[in-house]
Amino acid sequence: MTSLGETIGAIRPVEPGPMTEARAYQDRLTKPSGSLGVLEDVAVRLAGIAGTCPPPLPVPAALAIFAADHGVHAQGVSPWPQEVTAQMVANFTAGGAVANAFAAEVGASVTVVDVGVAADLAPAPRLLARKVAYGTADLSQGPAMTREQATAALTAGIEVARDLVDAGGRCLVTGDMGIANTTASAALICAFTGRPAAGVTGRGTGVDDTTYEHKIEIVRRGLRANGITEAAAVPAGPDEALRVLAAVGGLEHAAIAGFVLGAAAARVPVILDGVIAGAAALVAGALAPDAIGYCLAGHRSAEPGHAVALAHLGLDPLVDLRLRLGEGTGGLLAHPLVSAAARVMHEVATFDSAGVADKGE
Ligand SMILES: Cc1cc2ncn([C@H]3O[C@H](COP(=O)(O)O)[C@@H](O)[C@H]3O)c2cc1C
Ligand SMILES: O=C(O)c1cccnc1
Repeated sequence: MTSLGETIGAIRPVEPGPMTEARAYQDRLTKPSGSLGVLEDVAVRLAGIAGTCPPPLPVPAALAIFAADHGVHAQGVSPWPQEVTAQMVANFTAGGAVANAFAAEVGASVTVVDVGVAADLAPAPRLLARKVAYGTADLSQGPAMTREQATAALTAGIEVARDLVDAGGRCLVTGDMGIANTTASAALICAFTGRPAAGVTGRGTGVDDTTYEHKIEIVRRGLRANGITEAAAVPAGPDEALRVLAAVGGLEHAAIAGFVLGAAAARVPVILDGVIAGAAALVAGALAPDAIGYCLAGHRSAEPGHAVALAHLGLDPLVDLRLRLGEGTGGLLAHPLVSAAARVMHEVATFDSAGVADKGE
């Protein structure tokens, strides 16, 4: 058992020394200075995360898909039935989802974690049974979770991160599955960024105009029901962050926040997927600000709240393919870029070693 407090206490800022060294080393490689653009920033950050220059290759990648259901589904915020969450878990464990195809493409392992699916799931290979509850309560009526439930889900995420690193994972990737979770994501992003509901709520799996207006209203109702003022101050301190997470978050948001904290404590990079991961990273950052240094934004999803969350965290997305799926799909596709950025630091010759003339002063 690894406690939340211990994990937060173990998180150190990324190391500036190896980052400076990495920046200088980039300039000695046989390419014009700065020519690898954002990939140079990624390599520098990987050096800070590992505390060494050159940074280790972030290979292999390990994806964890955290699955849970949402009481707010009863408000008609998603066109899909709640049973799809459990059915997709079976699809992941059978290897049939998009996340499985993308994981195979980039050589990532897939672990599925039941932190709150509203059904009893049959044991399956690659499925971890960490159910905290059979879904959350309806956030539009009051708190979605108790503090104890939120803490238990955070702890599950921490432990999954630790176990994947112990098993050899050198880059973690976040994934989610939970019908109606874009509603809880919007509520979390509102609460943690102080932005109004209309600017951060998206169409999720694809709601029509009428349902979209209703979804925004449900997000507003959720904030009000939990004493959170729309477009106002953001939670101050870890205690209030935990209260807000429990009030309007989902069990998978809590677990993904824990997963981020676990990666940071283990000094391993974690690639964030879409809007659900963005919302969870806001929670992780409010619990332990230094954890965000270990996060790389895999992509920017089509959900408007995702860009808001990333801007608040100061993270630039690596790719923008207009994905709006979740499961970890966008995070997985970014992994080869992160790996390529590190490989440059190991395999590219310097001007000196290759006998290539540097540009004149
Ligand atoms: C078949 C299917 C596969 C998915 N894989 C991820 N999601 C994504 O859609 C859901 C969130 O959207 P909303 O808030 O609109 O319900 C989450 O489960 C998310 O992971 C899926 C959704 C469906 C239907
Ligand atoms: O941004 C995402 O990851 C996303 C968008 C819509 C539905 N599910 C996930």
